[in-house]
Amino acid sequence: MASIVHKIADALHLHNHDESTPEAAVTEPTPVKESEPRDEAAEAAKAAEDAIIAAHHKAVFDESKVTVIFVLGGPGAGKGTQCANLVKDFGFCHLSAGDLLRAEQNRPGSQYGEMIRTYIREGQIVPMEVTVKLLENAMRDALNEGRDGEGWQDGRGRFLIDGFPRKMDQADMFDDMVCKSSLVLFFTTTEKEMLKRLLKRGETSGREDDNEDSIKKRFHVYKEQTMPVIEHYSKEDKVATIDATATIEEVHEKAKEAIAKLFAGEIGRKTTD
Ligand SMILES: Nc1ncnc2c1ncn2[C@@H]1O[C@H](COP(=O)(O)OP(=O)(O)OP(=O)(O)O)[C@@H](O)[C@H]1O
Ligand SMILES: O=c1ccn([C@@H]2O[C@H](COP(=O)(O)O)[C@@H](O)[C@H]2O)c(=O)[nH]1
Repeated sequence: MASIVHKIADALHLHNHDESTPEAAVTEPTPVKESEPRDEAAEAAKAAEDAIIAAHHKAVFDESKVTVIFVLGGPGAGKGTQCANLVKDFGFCHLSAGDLLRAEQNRPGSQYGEMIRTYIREGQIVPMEVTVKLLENAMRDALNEGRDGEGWQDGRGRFLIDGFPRKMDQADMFDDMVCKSSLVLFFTTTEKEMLKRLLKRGETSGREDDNEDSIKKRFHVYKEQTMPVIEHYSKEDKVATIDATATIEEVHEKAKEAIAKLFAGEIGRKTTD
């Protein structure tokens, strides 16, 4: 077990830099009695999360300067389409977790390539450490680019994080260790409509998961694992729900209104914008 944890932490450069206690960054799972069933994957994930907490101590980005909006909704609801429009309206940096994972999957020499391919084809959620690190790196790159325009002065930045968090562990890890999110834009429509849109997109997208078998698995994971994330943020009054059944332009108008309300301090968690 220790070797799995160390491998993850090593690969992501997460160990503490205190050479005298090299083991300190990695929490070993609590030993269990012989007779108790063990969930080794959960133990490894928890230990890796603890290692990351120990390495980071606090969130990487200043939540008073960086605005993070999560964009959620079922597969094919139109998240990517709407993000592209909102980038033009508000100068967001649009980061799609799925796109970042596909880029890592195809990066020559990536040690995660095959693992990511399998998870995506099966519609499963890639272990959070990989996705959170990819997002953190992409955010840092954008902030270091020295962008100009509204919301990007004096170390500030604004991000639409599309298709993330898909699972509660990712949500907690990102909010605690990368940056506290301000709002969730939640696009809803029927499964029938999403299936129709995805099968149409699959005619040209080249995506390995735009086929009926993968789509059904993605719907299942969405209901089981992502809906609890929406419920969690709803309890914090951070969800703006938008009916995505309408035309792209109508949905865009509603999404634009929600973002304007966030920046006006009427909904969500206000940053400095
Ligand atoms: N309001 C809409 N009406 C009709 N078609 C739409 C609408 N919004 C998006 N589409 C189309 O549906 C398909 C899926 O949209 P999009 O890629 O934006 O979804 P997504 O939620 O990002 O999907 P995924 O989660 O699979 O990445 C695309 O082909 C897009 O052009
Ligand atoms: O946080 C995430 C986001 C995505 N995935 C995997 O990628 C695919 C495709 O995601 P899209 O948002 O539809 O591009 C998704 O089904 C997951 O397998 C992930 O693991 N974690």
